[in-house]
Amino acid sequence: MKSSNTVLIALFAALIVVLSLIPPIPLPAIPVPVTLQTLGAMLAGAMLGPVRGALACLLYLALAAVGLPVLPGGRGGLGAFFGPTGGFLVGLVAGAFVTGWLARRLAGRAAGGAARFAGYVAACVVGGIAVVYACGVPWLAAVTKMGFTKAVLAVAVFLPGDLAKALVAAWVASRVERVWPMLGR
Ligand SMILES: O=C(O)CCCC[C@@H]1SC[C@@H]2NC(=O)N[C@@H]21
Repeated sequence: MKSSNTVLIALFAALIVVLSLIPPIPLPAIPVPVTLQTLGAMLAGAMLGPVRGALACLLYLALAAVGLPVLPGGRGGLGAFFGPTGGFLVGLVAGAFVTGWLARRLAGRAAGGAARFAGYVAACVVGGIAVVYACGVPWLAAVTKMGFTKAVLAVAVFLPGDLAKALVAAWVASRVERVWPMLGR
């Protein structure tokens, strides 16, 4: 792998750490807080593409797994992966990959700024929300034994915030692409 790619992967892993350290918002009904991790995964996928975006998330998770306090609330260690939010953590890698894959197809081929922005939004919504939830919800349901339907209803509370993050990530990615078109290649 080229050293510039290694640097970009490390930079985006660091960005996800910084976003994670912004204090999480705990919720009364479920043991899953509001965090900015999905914003980091969307940015990594949309701006670096599928492979490097997923690798940035994987590096972030590796730092957490070895015990560094990089998860929201200053948590770290393997135990986090076996708790109620473990599926969301794993989902960040898959989410960044799908975001990047779709971004290349939808935004990369779009003619015009509005179409490109719409392509990024769609990529972030599918990858950064649908895929992350698809990994996180069954895991949450299994670990808490709350049942799948209840878990689906419970995580709906995150949708408005995560949709806002998708808009922010899409806006940033489309602006950066204008000045640095090779970043995503
Ligand atoms: O640090 C962890 O243990 C993972 C937290 C996962 C939070 C999930 S990600 C999708 C959804 N959107 C949020 O803002 N919070 C949850």
